[in-house]
Amino acid sequence: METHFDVTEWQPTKAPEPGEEDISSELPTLIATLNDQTRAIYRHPYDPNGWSCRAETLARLRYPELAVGDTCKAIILCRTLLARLCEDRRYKLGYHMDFWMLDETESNDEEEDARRDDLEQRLVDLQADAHLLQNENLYHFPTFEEGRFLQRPYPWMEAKHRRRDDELLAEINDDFEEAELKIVNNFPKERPAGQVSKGRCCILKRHAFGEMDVGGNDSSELLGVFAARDLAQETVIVIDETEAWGCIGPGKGGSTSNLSGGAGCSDPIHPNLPSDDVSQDLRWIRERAGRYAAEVILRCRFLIGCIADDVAHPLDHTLIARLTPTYRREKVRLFGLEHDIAIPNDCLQQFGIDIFSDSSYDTWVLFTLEARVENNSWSDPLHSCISPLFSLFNHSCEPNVEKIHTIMVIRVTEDIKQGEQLFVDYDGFMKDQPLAARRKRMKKWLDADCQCTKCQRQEAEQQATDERCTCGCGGCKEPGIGLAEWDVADKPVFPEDAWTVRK
Ligand SMILES: C[S@@+](CC[C@H](N)C(=O)[O-])C[C@H]1O[C@@H](n2cnc3c(N)ncnc32)[C@H](O)[C@@H]1O
Repeated sequence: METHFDVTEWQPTKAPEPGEEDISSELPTLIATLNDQTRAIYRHPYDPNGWSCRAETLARLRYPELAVGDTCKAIILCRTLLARLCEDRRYKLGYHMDFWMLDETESNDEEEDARRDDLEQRLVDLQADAHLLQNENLYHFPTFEEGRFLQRPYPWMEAKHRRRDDELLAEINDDFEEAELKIVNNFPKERPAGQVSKGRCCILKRHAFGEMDVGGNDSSELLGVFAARDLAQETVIVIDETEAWGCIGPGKGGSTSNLSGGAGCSDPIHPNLPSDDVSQDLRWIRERAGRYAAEVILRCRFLIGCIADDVAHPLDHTLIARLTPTYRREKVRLFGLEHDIAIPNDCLQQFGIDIFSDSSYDTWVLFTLEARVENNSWSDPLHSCISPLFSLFNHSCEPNVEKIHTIMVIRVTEDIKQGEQLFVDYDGFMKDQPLAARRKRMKKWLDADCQCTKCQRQEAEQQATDERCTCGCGGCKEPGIGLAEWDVADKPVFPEDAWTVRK
């Protein structure tokens, strides 16, 4: 946020509301102020005033979730400073609240007392103002501490964090190679002894749906997994183990009913891993996050992974850099003060991150991570999980790949030729639904209409039917069935296709 960005890149996350003030003429000044205030925070990260001022600018720039994140930090700092002042009145606060000094000289100096009272009053006022600003940006306050926002890419995000470079693709393709070795070692029936592995099964490529941009997304950024060799039906192609998962946790008082009404996870060590030590206990998150526990823990696991791997920036981490978000144009969503801001920050602190001075874990990074994780996770009633290879498969309403085990064993469901794209089904309940219903549902994951062959084919059929209706001949034109350039398979005939042909 410290670097300048052009006003044309500004994409506010607050949805426009009727009668709202037009701030376009103010934008250049607001952007410059944001840059200056961010630099001031870098210089004096423990000064609550810095966070509070930037929160105001972020609110003006229409980023409610980030304004709430900054007010949160201002409030924590005020609370801590006030507690310290009350604890021992001999403490003096150093330059820009950056350090404390213990004044051991006995002084009854009235001037000193007045100075201290003044500081105390300023902190109380600052805390109250930060609370006010926070509540103004929480749409559902006071019933819930939730705000409304649109997920958007932040304009100050560095170019290298927006794209996946060839180096990353090569790294992921190495992971596919390793996945093949796991199959050789763990599935002796799959690759019988003596049979030399024919090399990796899958390869990640750009332009998954051809050279045309899809839904405004650059086609070179649309990745897809393709068959690296011919694959016979039921071949296991990937074992995708991961530690990035969260569980819903038990209900109140440890019951097996969780807060969303289903059976809770009562595994006593979850969501901790057997390798975690006592200081890494995450069970407090499932208590605090309630029905959001699985997703919140999953995101926290990513943050912990970045800390453990000591990456320069979380968005550099290979498991985060590979994930693509979906910024649905008009979809207004809710963010929660507790589960999107407070809990991840507390988790970062538990793992030794100074959330005030370490700008790589700023609130915008948490929301960027959230958008990516949300678009790529899969869940069952108890868990939410990211499998780093499975998440790269695109969706088709006539998939040729399925997962057969929750530890993520993936196999093909039909014979596949080398070079064909491999697809999973993002929603197992929808494939028999009509086109319009499927497309509506798929909007949850896709920026654009689903590009799979089945949807394209049915769209063409629908158009042809419409054309027949206008000329009134009852069928002068054959439905235009064309395979997309990225799909070379002969597709099976579906019951609904047969019905169309008979008709
Ligand atoms: C889980 S990721 C799959 C990998 C992704 N293509 C990538 O480049 O990283 C889901 C995203 O892939 C794209 N996608 C997947 N299936 C699609 C489909 N059938 N039609 C259009 N876009 C699709 C959408 O952008 C979606 O948000």
